[in-house]
Amino acid sequence: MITRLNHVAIAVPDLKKAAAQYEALGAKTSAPQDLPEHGVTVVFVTLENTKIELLHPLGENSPIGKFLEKNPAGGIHHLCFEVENLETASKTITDLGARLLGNGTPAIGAHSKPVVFAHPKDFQGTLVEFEQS
Ligand SMILES: CC[C@H](C(=O)O)C(=O)SCCNC(=O)CCNC(=O)[C@H](O)C(C)(C)COP(=O)(O)OP(=O)(O)OC[C@H]1O[C@@H](n2cnc3c(N)ncnc32)[C@H](O)[C@@H]1OP(=O)(O)O
Ligand SMILES: [Co+2]
Repeated sequence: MITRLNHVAIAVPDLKKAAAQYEALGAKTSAPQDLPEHGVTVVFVTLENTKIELLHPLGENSPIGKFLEKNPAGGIHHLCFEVENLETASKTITDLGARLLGNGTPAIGAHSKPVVFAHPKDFQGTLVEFEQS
């Protein structure tokens, strides 16, 4: 059911500076992409075995904005795992007693795939995103 780690998302106060650090280490980075529906600007850092998703707030009500208020230097924001069947995984998550954000209605994520998020307070204090593989 759960397969790969698709990405580790890091909220950053300075997207250009964060991307430059990974580039200096030889990683391939994408151009910044605005995702207004998610309230973020994202740069993907592509590694051999996974991706880093560098996130910066976009717009007033960005979920990243509040996170950066609490963590001004930035920090790991969420993990994203791929699942073979998002509907089955969503049912398992709720059967385990974890809330799904946005009442569990999948959104279309940055890879144009359906995604859901489990509430961090119900998942070992970690915000976890599940993406349909
Ligand atoms: C989908 C596009 C792209 C992709 O990869 O495809 C992305 O991933 S975009 C990512 C941005 N979108 C989201 O994060 C959507 C899901 N997030 C949310 O709905 C909120 O951020 C939420 C509900 C996790 C937190 O909302 P808010 O910050 O308004 O609530 P609180 O500050 O009151 O937090 C409640 C409670 O949770 C703790 N918290 C908040 N964020 C995180 C986090 N990233 N990791 C761990 N814990 C987190 C916060 O500290 C509060 O705990 P408390 O003990 O009550 O202080
Ligand atoms: Co993500």
